Amino acid sequence: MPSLSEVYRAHPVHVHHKNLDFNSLQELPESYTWTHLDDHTVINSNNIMKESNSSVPVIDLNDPNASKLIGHACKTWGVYQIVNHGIPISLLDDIQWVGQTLFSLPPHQKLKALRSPDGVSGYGLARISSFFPKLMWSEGFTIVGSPFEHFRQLWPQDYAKYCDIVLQYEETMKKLAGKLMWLMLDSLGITKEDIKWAGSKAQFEKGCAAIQLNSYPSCPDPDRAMGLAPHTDSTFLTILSQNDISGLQVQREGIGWVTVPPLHGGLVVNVGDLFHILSNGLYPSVLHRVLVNRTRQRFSVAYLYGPPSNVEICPHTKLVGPTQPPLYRSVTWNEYLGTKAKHFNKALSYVRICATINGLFDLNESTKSSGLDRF
Ligand SMILES: O=C(O)CCC(=O)C(=O)O
Ligand SMILES: [Fe+2]
Repeated sequence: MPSLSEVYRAHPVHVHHKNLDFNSLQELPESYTWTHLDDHTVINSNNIMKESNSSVPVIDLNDPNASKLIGHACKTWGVYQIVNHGIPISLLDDIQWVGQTLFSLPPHQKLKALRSPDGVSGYGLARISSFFPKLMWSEGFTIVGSPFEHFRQLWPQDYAKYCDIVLQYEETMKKLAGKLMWLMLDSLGITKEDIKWAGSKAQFEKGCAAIQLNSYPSCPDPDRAMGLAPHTDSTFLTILSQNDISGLQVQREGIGWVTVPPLHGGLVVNVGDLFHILSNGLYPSVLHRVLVNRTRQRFSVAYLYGPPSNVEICPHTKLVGPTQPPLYRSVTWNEYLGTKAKHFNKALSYVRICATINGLFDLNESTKSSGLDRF
């Protein structure tokens, strides 16, 4: 089975690492100026609208109804926040500290750990940058597998303490991701007997993951800049820890962009493209973006979780029937990442199928421009 790093290497995305010294820029350069930010009218669930249907649901994992609440949140929002998740605040603080320390290094030091052109791990601009004509006001560091080599470049003396935190974070988040998977599957009526590849202990031991550290420096002209452009994650689910600076927004159909307010100790969980496929379209993979701020630097840590790279993911048989035809063909994560690397936010439509009286056909083979494309 190919590792996640090999999968990414097989599907390179070419990003030109231009100027990453944000502190040296007193004005927003033309190359960072987004002209289509006319939809800045945003619902900030912190202060404008208080109705529950206008803010991302917050779910207490100790609530006996957690699975039901999560199901409702996934169906209506494709995203929710969790509290009482069992991850110690000290570990969340530690991983934020790794990100803050890393991004505070001088630019020439960070460039020692630059992501290679066909690699996934390391420092650099967001991989999605290649799909947009303008640059994003952010920098990232991706960890797949061991961070040892890169961390040794960044911190020759004390890399071990940073590695230890990452390993501990990975281990802890993997367990939480497995727990969330079952809560989400349970909300769809899918039981442990129904998912064979979850492993003998049904803990998704072979699931693959990446950790993405993000930094959004303060910006001289935030209204015309973009921290991270709109995208969906290619994962089953993503668990995000954000510091106390807002910036993350999710798109809610019929409402627009909604800010996900930082919640101390809380974690944001996004439905990703692969869970959308598994749920036969019942749970939308949430379109999200990040805006930036004039005075405060924002940090986030995303735990991107998916299946073993060569397991076939398809709409679950329990969610398919005469009145509910499968909306997607089966894909491995490996194959899906290749489709995403080529077609980005249109990738889902490339694995979509359509039922007709003549049976099923591959939507993309028949009608290249589909009205069914979500984005
Ligand atoms: O920084 C955030 O809040 C979101 C990050 C994100 O969407 C990602 O890393 O995929
Ligand atoms: Fe994301």
